[in-house]
Formats: sequence, C-alpha cells, structure tokens
Amino acid sequence: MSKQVTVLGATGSIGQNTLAVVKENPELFSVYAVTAQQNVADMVEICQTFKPQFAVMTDASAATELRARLTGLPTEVLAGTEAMADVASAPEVDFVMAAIVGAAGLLPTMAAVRAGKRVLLANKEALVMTGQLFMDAVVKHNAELLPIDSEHNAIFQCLPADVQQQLGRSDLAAAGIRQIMLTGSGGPFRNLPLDQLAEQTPAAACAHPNWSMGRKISVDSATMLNKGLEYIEARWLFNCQREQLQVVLHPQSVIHSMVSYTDGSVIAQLGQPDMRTPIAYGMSYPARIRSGVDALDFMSLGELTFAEADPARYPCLQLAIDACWEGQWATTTLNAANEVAVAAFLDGRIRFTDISRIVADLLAKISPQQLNSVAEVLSLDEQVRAYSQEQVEHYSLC
Ligand SMILES: NC(=O)C1=CN([C@@H]2O[C@H](COP(=O)(O)OP(=O)(O)OC[C@H]3O[C@@H](n4cnc5c(N)ncnc54)[C@H](OP(=O)(O)O)[C@@H]3O)[C@@H](O)[C@H]2O)C=CC1
Ligand SMILES: CC(=O)[C@@H](O)[C@H](O)COP(=O)(O)O
Ligand SMILES: [Mn+2]
Repeated sequence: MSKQVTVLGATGSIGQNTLAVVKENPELFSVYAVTAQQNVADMVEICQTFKPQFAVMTDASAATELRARLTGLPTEVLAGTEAMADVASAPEVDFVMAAIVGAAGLLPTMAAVRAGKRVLLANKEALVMTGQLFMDAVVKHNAELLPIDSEHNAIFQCLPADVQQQLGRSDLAAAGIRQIMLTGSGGPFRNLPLDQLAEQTPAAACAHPNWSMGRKISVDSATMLNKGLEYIEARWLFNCQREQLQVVLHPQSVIHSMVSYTDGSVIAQLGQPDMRTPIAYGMSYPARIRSGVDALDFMSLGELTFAEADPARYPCLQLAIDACWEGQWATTTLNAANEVAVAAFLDGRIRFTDISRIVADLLAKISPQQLNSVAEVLSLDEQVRAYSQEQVEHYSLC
C-alpha cells in the first residue's frame, strides 16, 4: 500500500522537491492533499499531475479560481487555515510535509502533530516560535518528528538509533556526544566589503551561492539569521546544552553538519546541496529510497574550508544565539521581528542592514515573559509584528 502524503506549502521550493520525490517513487507514495497561499497557476499543474483528494488555498478568491480551473478533476478545493489543519490531520494521511514558510505554518503543523502523524519538519519557524510546547506536543500525541532542514537532517543521520528514536529527550553526553556542529555557508555576502552591505538589493540577497530556495529563507541565509533559527531548532530537536552547539562556516555546503563524539570521532553527512536528499530520507526513514540526486563526485569537489562567522558581518546570528538561551519569549520575538523585517526588505522598504536593527530593537523592547500555550505565543507574535511595522516605518526608505 502506498503512503498518503499531505504537502503543506506544495508550491514552494520544499513542496516542489517533495513532489519530485513522490514522482521518483510512484509505487511508494500518493498525494492526499496539497496546500498553498495564492499561487493558483502552480496548484493547477500540481493537481493535474498528482490528482490529490484535496487542494487548499489560504486565500478564498484563489480557491474559487482554482476550483474553476480544476473542473473534471477529482480534487476538492477548500479555503482557509482550518481546512489546512484538517488535511494535515485527516485519518487517511500517513505523513505531512510541513513546508509553509514562516509563522503561517504553525497551526497546520501543530494539527499534524496533535493527530500523531509522521511530521517532516521543514518549517523551522514553527519550532522556533514554540520550542518546548512543540516538543511536548510531539511526545503527548505520539507523533513522529523527522527533521528536514538539511543540517538537522544531517545531524539526525549521524546520531545513534536510540537517540534518533528519543528525539529531543536524550542526554547527549550520556550518549557519548560531545558537540553538534551546524555548518553554514555564510550566504552571498560572505566576501563583500562590510561598507557595501547596506546597499544590497533583494535580488542579490536571494542569490544563494549553493542552494535554490524561497526568498525569505534566502535572505535569512544572507543575514545568517537562518543559522540562528537553525541553532534554536537544533537546541530543541536534539536537547542540546549551550556548550554542545556550535556554528561552523563552511562555504561549499558539502558537509551538511557534524556530530562530534567523546572518543574523538566526528561523524558528518555529505551530499549535493539538493533538498531532495533529506526529503527522501524523511519520507522513507529508516529505509533509503531514490531521490533523483546524483552521488558526490569527490574527484571534482575541490577544497572544503571552515571558518568562524564574523559577528560584525552577521549580527543576527549572535542575536539568535542569545535569544535561544533567554527564553521562549525571546525566540518568538526574534522570529516575528525578522519575518516583518525580511518582508519589508524584499518590498524595497528598508535596507539589508536594517533587518538586524529591527530584530535587535524588538528584543530590547519586549519584556521577558512566560509563554504557557500556543495561544500565548500567537498573541506575542501579533504584538511583535505590530511594533516591528512601526520600526519598518522608522527605517523606511520611502
Ligand atoms: N527551500 C529550502 O531549501 C529550505 C527551506 N526550509 C524551510 O522550509 C519552509 C519553506 O521554505 P521554501 O520552500 O523555501 O519557501 P517558499 O517561499 O518557496 O514556499 C513557501 C510555501 O508556503 C506557502 N505559503 C506562504 N505563505 C503562506 C500562508 N500565509 N499560508 C499558507 N501558505 C503559505 C506558499 O504558497 P504560495 O506559493 O501560494 O505563496 C508556498 O507554498 C521555510 O520554513 C524554510 O525555512 C528549510 C530548509 C531548506
Ligand atoms: C538547504 C537548507 O537547509 C538551508 O537552510 C541552507 O542551510 C541555507 O544555507 P545557509 O547555510 O547559507 O544558511
Ligand atoms: Mn538549513
């Protein structure tokens, strides 16, 4: 029997790569539902190819347009966030790819967790926003969480089986693990003179040297706030203490991350910078399947280099690391402020260097507070977005 998959964020970079892995293994998977915000053209093509039972659009008018363009197909078109949660938690679904970008992914992803699904987590913002609440929900509802973010998927692959199976609950030191090393490319501005950072355009920031990704995560890679989000993500996924987590600059993105053991061994996962590999791993775990990605050719690799990230070039990285150990309010604040700032930068309203200023401003403005539920997280998220918009006005170029 083939596994039924719901793809949240099917029109995005991760969504399309997930569908490519489905296509590579038609005997193993079928698509139950796909979701998007408003990209009707890609949804038409996806529905014609994969014939899912449901297609959900956040936007009601986009849903109406999609419905009109799918006449004759078996796909039922729905609208809204609640419908996304429904197709993520339906009893027929074997696993859910959580690949909506940003906070918008939290509720449908949580719905999949609460329904006890296998959840393939690409949407790192959901975990950054909710941390312990998310990990507790995984345990409470007996969900199976598999990291898809390339670094976390790499780390997962380098862990002992018992640590994999107790994800987020093992004592790393007791398992013989000294440190988890997250690699990061440094993005497109790694070698740019610092005084040119302010004038960089959205197109330049989105031109990642190694990976082809959506626009928001591409800007996050350029500021290295992506690595900051990943640091927080790793803290929760692998139950790390501060001294057990390190970021290593590795411009080639060939080593996707490493685990250092007490006996001096370091286990790394290597591969092409192609998300079909971690996605296929998550879809078939613990077996291995075809992903369509070629093996690394070591004879033509060239040199692999490593360095420390320069805090003057990447202030967002340290903001995120500090927020990680401050508390949930800080990582929720960091994420919301960053989402607003990145959207404003992509709209041409603020400079590249204003992103870190807005994140720092918000972390200084918001008072430390306990967040005891997803509702409280969402309330703080909303408050931070409102203040961040004010800061966007303050730095605005127009
Ligand atoms: N791309 C990559 O290689 C990697 C991505 N990730 C993470 O995966 C997630 C997705 O990234 P990526 O695929 O690059 O992003 P994209 O921007 O390419 O795609 C985002 C997807 O989310 C949908 N979406 C956007 N806003 C909403 C909303 N408000 N409600 C519902 N759906 C929405 C989009 O729909 P529409 O097309 O209609 O706008 C689209 O399907 C992010 O969290 C990212 O950090 C992690 C590791 C690697
Ligand atoms: C593919 C993936 O997982 C991205 O998160 C990637 O890590 C971005 O590259 P950076 O290392 O530049 O952040
Ligand atoms: Mn990553």
